[in-house]
Amino acid sequence: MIFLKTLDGNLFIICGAPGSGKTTVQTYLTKNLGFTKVVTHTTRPKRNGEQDGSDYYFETKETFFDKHYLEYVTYDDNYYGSSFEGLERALNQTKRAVIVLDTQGVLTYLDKLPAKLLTVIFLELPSKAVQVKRLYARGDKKAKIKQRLASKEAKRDAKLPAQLRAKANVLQNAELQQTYVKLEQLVADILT
Ligand SMILES: Nc1ncnc2c1ncn2[C@@H]1O[C@H](COP(=O)(O)OP(=O)(O)OP(=O)(O)O)[C@@H](O)[C@H]1O
Ligand SMILES: Nc1nc2c(ncn2[C@@H]2O[C@H](COP(=O)(O)O)[C@@H](O)[C@H]2O)c(=O)[nH]1
Repeated sequence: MIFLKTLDGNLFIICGAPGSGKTTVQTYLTKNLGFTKVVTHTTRPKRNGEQDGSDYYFETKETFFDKHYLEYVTYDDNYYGSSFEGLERALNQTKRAVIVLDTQGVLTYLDKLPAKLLTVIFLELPSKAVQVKRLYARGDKKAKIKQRLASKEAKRDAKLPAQLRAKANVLQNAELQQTYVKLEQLVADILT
């Protein structure tokens, strides 16, 4: 384990399938519950409305490897990575930070960082049909949705991996207001 000295506070890690609501939940935590987002890096193209530096640091395949990462992964043929500095910066701001990771990244964080710092939330979808509907409503093109859901990473993250069963808080994200209530309860349980 590394980095023990300089990190202080709580890091909530959100994971789950495409369209499970990770970004939605992250935004709720930052807008309503005093969390600071850890912005990560990716080589995937921007979606409509996404902004460099707030949604992601958008990189090319060349600039991506100029940075040094706490961990990085390939997901649906794009690179994604998070830095120790980004995490430290977010925790220094509000002592409560939130990051969205794939499940491989979650396992790396659990391996590298102190357990007392981490709360893992795995978001569950009510059904595959709801998942497709939400991605389509977000503006994703049908072909993109098909490609993303066929990727081995999306298939892996469709269900909570066995290695995370004892570590993750599973939240069903069906009706959004109910999800927020469950989220507030979890934050209160962990942080008070
Ligand atoms: N409970 C909900 N009910 C209805 N719509 C929802 C709900 N949760 C999220 N959404 C909507 O579903 C879409 C996908 O949500 P979001 O982008 O948060 O998912 P994600 O897990 O971050 O997806 P991805 O992994 O593809 O980036 C968004 O348009 C969001 O507004
Ligand atoms: N291990 C990491 N996973 C990350 C990081 N940033 C995002 N993600 C995950 O990638 C997929 C795809 O994201 P999308 O925005 O293209 O839908 C998703 O599961 C994210 O949670 C990271 O730095 N490291």
